[in-house]
Amino acid sequence: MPGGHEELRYLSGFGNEFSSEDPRCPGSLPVGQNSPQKCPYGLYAEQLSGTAFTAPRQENRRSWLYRIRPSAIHDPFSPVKAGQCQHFAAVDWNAQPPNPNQMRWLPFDVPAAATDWVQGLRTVCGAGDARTRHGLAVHVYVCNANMVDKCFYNADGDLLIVPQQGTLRIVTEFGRLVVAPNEICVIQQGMRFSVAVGGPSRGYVLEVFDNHFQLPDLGPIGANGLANPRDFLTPTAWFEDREVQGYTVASKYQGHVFEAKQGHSPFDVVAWHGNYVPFKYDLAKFMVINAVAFDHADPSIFTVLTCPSHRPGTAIADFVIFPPRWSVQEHTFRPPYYHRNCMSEFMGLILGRYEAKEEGFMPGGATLHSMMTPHGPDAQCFQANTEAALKPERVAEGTQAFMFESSLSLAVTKWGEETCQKLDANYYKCWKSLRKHFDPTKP
Ligand SMILES: O=C(O)Cc1cc(O)ccc1O
Ligand SMILES: [Fe+2]
Repeated sequence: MPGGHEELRYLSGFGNEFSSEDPRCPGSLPVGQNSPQKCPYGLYAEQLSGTAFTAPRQENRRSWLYRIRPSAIHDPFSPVKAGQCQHFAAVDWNAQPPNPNQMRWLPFDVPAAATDWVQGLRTVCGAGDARTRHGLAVHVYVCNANMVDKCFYNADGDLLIVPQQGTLRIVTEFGRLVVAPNEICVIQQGMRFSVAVGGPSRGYVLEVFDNHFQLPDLGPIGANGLANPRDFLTPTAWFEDREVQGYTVASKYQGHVFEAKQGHSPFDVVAWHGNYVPFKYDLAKFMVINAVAFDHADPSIFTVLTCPSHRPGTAIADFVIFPPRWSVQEHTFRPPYYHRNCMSEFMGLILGRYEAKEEGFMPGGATLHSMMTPHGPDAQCFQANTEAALKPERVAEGTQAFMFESSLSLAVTKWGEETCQKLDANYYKCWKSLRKHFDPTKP
């Protein structure tokens, strides 16, 4: 990894106007204007827009990059060869017949053959369309090799990356990020990045087409809590001035993967400023709020980030976690309640076990409970928790489950249903042994 990632410095905050210069070139950021006739050090100025020019000020996102060469210098893009990235970015959600069943996947396999992060992306489910900028896709990645002289950008939307196994070392145009399991990062539309791994690596990706991720409103919680803005970390400027024969720029555009060649590293940004930036967040920093008297609070209380739709309070996708915490509710069935939801719930497990399903849902696996598909604790969980003494208890210790919850109805891909061969046909049985306890003589 060029330059290494040790002792990286980050900028703290969410949605800030940041600025950063690579310390090797002091004064590389123009002062008082964005487009000087000649930029310091002979750099080119380039704007990266993350919202319409005219978006309201509060939502407006853009950054100015001062780089050795403009991004426009590359050969034409062509579609990647058949066989590469074939399970990624299915655009036709109608390819499989709809399937409303409860779904659970065993951990997805990391291939034995050398596979880089982009080649290792597989699309599991999703809805909507990148062209009309409405919808989302859930992908997993399974890889073991570095992206060598290769970067990727997504023209279709933003990527929220959740490593489950293996630390990702990511070079972006804005600088370098190290993202370990139990951390997440967001790389937004158009940002070029390259991923290096230390061995077999696996994780989840939430792609949203509509909007950028925001922190949820806190309402009566007040000014602090859940994911606090200062715990979001943005990289500091870092560049390499590297001529490379046949550097590959891969992209996803309208749901298809393309590649173009260029003669230099795209990580040639010496300085930048703006509020359209990649960031990472350590899930251990989440300030957990929950019921402290009785009843089970809805999991929206654990929302880290949300990508809103135009309907108030209704997300294209929420990123929700189930972190270690105290459980203290009295006269309460404490695990998740049985429910049917007008939203779609895709869950993954980063570490440990999930409280509602002690068995079968494993780290690196997943579940999907689609719209109005009934689900809840398995028989074992129900039994144990209706009998348990309700003392204060640590729950989910050493574990981290998460949910991508969406107001859209998700289609599952052929890879998700068939090709991956991880769909657990026995999942429905975890509720079959729930017994009838009803006794009309005992109120
Ligand atoms: O289904 C799940 O396991 C996720 C979930 C957790 C919870 O505490 C309440 C509702 C819910 O959908
Ligand atoms: Fe649920």
